[in-house]
Amino acid sequence: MRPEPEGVLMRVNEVERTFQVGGRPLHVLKGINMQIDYRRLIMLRGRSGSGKTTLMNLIGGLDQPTKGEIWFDDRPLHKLGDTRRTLIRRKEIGFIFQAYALMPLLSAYENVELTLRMAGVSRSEWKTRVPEVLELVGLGKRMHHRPFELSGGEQQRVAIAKAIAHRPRLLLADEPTAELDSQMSAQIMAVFQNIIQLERVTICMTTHDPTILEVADHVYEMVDGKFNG
Ligand SMILES: Nc1ncnc2c1ncn2[C@@H]1O[C@H](COP(=O)(O)OP(=O)(O)OP(=O)(O)O)[C@@H](O)[C@H]1O
Repeated sequence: MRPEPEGVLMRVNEVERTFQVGGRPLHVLKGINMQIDYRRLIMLRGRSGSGKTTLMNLIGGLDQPTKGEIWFDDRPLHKLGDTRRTLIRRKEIGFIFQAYALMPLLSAYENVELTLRMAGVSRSEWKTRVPEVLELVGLGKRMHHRPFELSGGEQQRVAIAKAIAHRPRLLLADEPTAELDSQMSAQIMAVFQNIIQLERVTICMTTHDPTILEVADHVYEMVDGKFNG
């Protein structure tokens, strides 16, 4: 297990993101400031179109700000080129985004194995890490099922296992409970709390669901490209 880190994992300073749409600037993020400490559960809420996913893409190093700074573990993500950002993303960040969905023809086990392969983890580690992480999300008995043989909540747990298998510092989840009923959503949040404790991961997620906000350490509310309050 990694040593207990303390302090600030990520700092976002005065971040703006503008897209050119039809030759005109669209100001989506208009001066975002946030701080994410180690081993916290942070939630972003806000109406559809308020800019949550745009911010998550920046925090995850998938995109770069038009203005402002993003510091990840004391490294300036906003200044790094594609190659270095990709390396950080592969090794230190886990994603639960629609775009990183499960491979339908692979079992839960093989789906998790694939992430480790992509992250450059040595093959000898896969054998212990894959079952360990599937146990952790409560799927020890369903490892060899394929996605269509699992419930929505179980599929989401495979997605979590896949996202944390390479031991990222930061886990980013875009609407991880969107497709789930309230009981399954609560189970996913319990898994999140568990992995913060056991895997020492920090989680930042977006949600529209008011019932799960209470388990957050901090909630940022996005209104039209800025944080409220
Ligand atoms: N690459 C892009 N080019 C142009 N406009 C974009 C781009 N990405 C996002 N936008 C625009 O930015 C705004 C914010 O989008 P974003 O996806 O961040 O919102 P959101 O809060 O995540 O919404 P939802 O809750 O529906 O996912 C939208 O108006 C969207 O059309």
